[in-house]
Amino acid sequence: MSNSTIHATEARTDEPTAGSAPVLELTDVSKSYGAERVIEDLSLTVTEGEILTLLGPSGCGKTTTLRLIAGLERPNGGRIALNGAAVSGPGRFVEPEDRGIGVVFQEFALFPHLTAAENVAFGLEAWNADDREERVEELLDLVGLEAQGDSYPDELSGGQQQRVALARSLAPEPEVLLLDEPFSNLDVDLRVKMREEVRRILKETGVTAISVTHDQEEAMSISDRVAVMNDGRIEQVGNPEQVFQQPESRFVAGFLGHASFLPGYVHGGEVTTGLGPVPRDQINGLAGTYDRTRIDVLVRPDDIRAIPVDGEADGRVVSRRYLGPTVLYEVHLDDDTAVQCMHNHDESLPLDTTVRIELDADHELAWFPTDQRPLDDE
Ligand SMILES: Nc1ncnc2c1ncn2[C@@H]1O[C@H](COP(=O)(O)OP(=O)(O)OP(=O)(O)O)[C@@H](O)[C@H]1O
Repeated sequence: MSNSTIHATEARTDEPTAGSAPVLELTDVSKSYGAERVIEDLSLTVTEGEILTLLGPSGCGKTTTLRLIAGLERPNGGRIALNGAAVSGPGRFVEPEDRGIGVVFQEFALFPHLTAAENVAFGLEAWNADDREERVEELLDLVGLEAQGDSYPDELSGGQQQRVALARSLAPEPEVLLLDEPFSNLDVDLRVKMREEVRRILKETGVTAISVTHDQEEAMSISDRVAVMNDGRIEQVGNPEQVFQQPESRFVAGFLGHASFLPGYVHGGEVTTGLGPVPRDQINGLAGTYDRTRIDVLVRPDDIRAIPVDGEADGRVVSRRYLGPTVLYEVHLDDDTAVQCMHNHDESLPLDTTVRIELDADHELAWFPTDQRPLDDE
């Protein structure tokens, strides 16, 4: 990763994957409600058959972006194109029903007085009866509900209702499928199972899909690429590994899992930190011109281990949080900074334990600038 890409914090246009056709393109899209600008010059390209998730905290503008794509909101500026043709832009606005976009809503929105099969058939009224029947059968089969076609929504479990909602949205063969927090109405176990199931179904149909969530684990498990949003802008777009391991901003680093920022000073082949010297080549993109510079090194809990010691220590355990099979510790270092590390619960460390911190030499670390000016020797 080049250094210039690490630190871009403004909204960026991502590049479509080579060889795959862009299906949906948003260019400098903005949206305000009254004086409040909630989407700011947002640009994004989604390619054919891709599953992209808009991920970000509550209120960052995910649902508004989805509604702009669906045509349920009009942007104040910018352009939205489907298969190269503008559906929204200067002097042009295609109505939602004419966009060929399907939407799966959070609450599934099934018709309670219609059976599963009738719900799936709902958007196919223009089809002839034989084709419609065949399509409904095909879709119920795809979502594993071939035996439940005659059941009403209240006779189905939450997971089954979600499958019907998905089948109904996919039945008219949309160009793009939008999924608004699709798992939030399911209990935790079912949510995890349905993520895999929904990904399988989407991939089997080859539909281009955009999903919205504030749950980073869900985004990671369902998506080909994740667009991390903050305050109406996209901070980074990349595959799940990229956004987790090579975050381009502190916000992305902090939003996707536990992040500690360790102050460091680059000098020669090493970076001096509260954990001792870290080899400079263990830190991604730090080669070249950054000598005698203060930086913050991003440390994830799995990058380090805390070893209890009686003698010389790096710091002490100040908090511990049980997360089921693992425990998350916060260790205060002697230079007054803090790092988080994760151990299995059978390697328990009591509060106040003095520890030495061992950094895994095989883990490549990311970094962020604090002050780019060279300093005098310290
Ligand atoms: N119809 C509206 N009128 C006025 N403000 C709105 C409207 N819809 C959304 N907003 C505001 O726009 C901002 C973005 O809202 P949006 O629902 O897109 O966020 P979100 O990221 O989807 O949040 P959540 O995860 O909580 O659903 C918020 O500040 C919200 O209050």
